[in-house]
Amino acid sequence: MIAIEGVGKRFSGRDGGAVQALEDVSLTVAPGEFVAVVGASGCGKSTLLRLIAGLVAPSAGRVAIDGAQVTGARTDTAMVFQAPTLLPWADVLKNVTFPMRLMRRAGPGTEDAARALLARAGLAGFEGRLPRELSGGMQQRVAICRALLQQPRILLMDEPFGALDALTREEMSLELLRLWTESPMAVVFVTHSISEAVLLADRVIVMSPRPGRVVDDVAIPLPRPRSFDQEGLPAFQAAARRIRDHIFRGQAARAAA
Ligand SMILES: Nc1ncnc2c1ncn2[C@@H]1O[C@H](COP(=O)(O)OP(=O)(O)OP(=O)(O)O)[C@@H](O)[C@H]1O
Repeated sequence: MIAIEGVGKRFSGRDGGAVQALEDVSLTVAPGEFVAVVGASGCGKSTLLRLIAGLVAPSAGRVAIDGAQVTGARTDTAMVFQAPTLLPWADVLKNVTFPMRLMRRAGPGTEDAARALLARAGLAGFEGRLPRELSGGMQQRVAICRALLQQPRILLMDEPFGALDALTREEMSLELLRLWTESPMAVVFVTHSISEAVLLADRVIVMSPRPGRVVDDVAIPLPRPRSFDQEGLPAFQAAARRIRDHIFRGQAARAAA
């Protein structure tokens, strides 16, 4: 469904210098697959998501969805950014329904669906609040609800739980898995947490330090539904160790250079 073929991305700086963020990245994601991406800070994970979302264009190679080259934002793709990016003047319910209204996809059931999602995210009773009246973690949960309400075929998530406290993060991870099982969408999920990647994903893509390349593609053979109890299983630990080894090897190589 998503095909990334030999993609490179080079950014030109204002000072005339250039940054090679990604180099020769190839990767496919099947419909309904949950793929996590891990790698050192600055290795191009967010750039990879923005390329899939059509928010930036590759400098080399090609990104295609269902065989068609991605040339801009698509209505079947939703993205959750590291920061919640809510409309400050709109209440929680209006924020969650905003993209649906913008795309003229809002119908009679949209508000009810939004309220149901907010309730599942622990935000029942906050529908009429403004973003500034919520904590950072609550705002991020609103942003996640906003993406899920669109029932996207492709959900791109850039460290979506980074701003959440550990407990809420665990709850939201399992809730995301439940929602994904109910309406399967392809998910590409960027995280710094190896255990979060293994817990959630069918496959974990490991990237090298900048310029980011794919150094491993680790299948996670754990049964679903997933739970935190699985963290003790040998298959969980073997996958986590394999990913960690790649990341530390990359960091050690960078330190020695
Ligand atoms: N718009 C831009 N203009 C110039 N350089 C950019 C731009 N966006 C990203 N970069 C550079 O590209 C590299 C990769 O950035 P990116 O945000 O994709 O990394 P990341 O792996 O998501 O990092 P982190 O884990 O810290 O969020 C970095 O060196 C960054 O400075």
